[in-house]
Amino acid sequence: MTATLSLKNLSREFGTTTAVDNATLDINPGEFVGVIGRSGAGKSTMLRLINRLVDPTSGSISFDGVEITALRGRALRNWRRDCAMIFQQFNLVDRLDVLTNVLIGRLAEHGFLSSMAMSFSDAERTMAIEALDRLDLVPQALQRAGTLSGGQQQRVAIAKALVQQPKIMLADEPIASLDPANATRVMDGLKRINSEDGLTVLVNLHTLDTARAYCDRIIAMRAGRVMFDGTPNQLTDDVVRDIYGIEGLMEFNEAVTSTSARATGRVFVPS
Ligand SMILES: Nc1ncnc2c1ncn2[C@@H]1O[C@H](COP(=O)(O)OP(=O)(O)OP(=O)(O)O)[C@@H](O)[C@H]1O
Repeated sequence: MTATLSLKNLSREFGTTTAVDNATLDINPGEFVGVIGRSGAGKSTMLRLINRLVDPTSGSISFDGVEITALRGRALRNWRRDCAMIFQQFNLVDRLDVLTNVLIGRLAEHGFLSSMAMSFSDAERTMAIEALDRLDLVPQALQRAGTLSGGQQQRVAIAKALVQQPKIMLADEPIASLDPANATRVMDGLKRINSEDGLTVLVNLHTLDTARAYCDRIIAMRAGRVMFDGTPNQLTDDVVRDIYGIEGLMEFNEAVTSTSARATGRVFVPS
């Protein structure tokens, strides 16, 4: 089990836009948390703040008692290894084979020269094959990554993140460019790793139905603010209507037609 990730009064401004507005959250070890909200709500910025791709304007992020916003140099590189990040566009090297792409996830452990030479140990190769096996990709191990389907490429990206031996897995809209069948396999892969390894997963999602199907906990953002933080059951049609308004209800229509229970979740109304 790993530690709790705590965001406290976290904000990030870009000019006059407040992308993340005073977020205070604890992400507990082993949770599978979905972050939902319309385009521009601040979901990506929140994940980027956590792995320090962007710095906050104010507020704090801590993990296991360590102030993440203060990390520099090697400590910052170690943190980026500890919170592996998966992106919508996979971030693989198309011309390299799948196995090598996964092994690139180990480079943070290597010195400059062995990184340049891309020389990996037998133990690292075994680790990479095991990661590929968990994602049903061993038959593709020697295939060039660019020849795989989008869903396969995203599962390679998950395997690459796994060999980093992270403490938290961050995924920024990992299924946004995939068809439903591939999206399901990617989400199933993330869920399996979460339940088998107890790895904390924090995933940005566009659709409510996916968040409801996979997440233990859903955080809804609007205009940088956390508007809801609760279980999928608590995120009822009524809550969604409160959070997104009538246009939001239409935007998420396919998802909100399937539930009818009354709201019991916490809804934060912006001041
Ligand atoms: N580097 C940047 N420079 C300027 N503005 C930015 C930058 N990054 C994000 N923003 C702005 O911050 C707000 C939140 O953006 P963010 O990408 O976090 O939202 P999102 O919920 O992830 O949206 P999407 O679902 O479209 O990815 C938006 O108004 C966006 O234009």
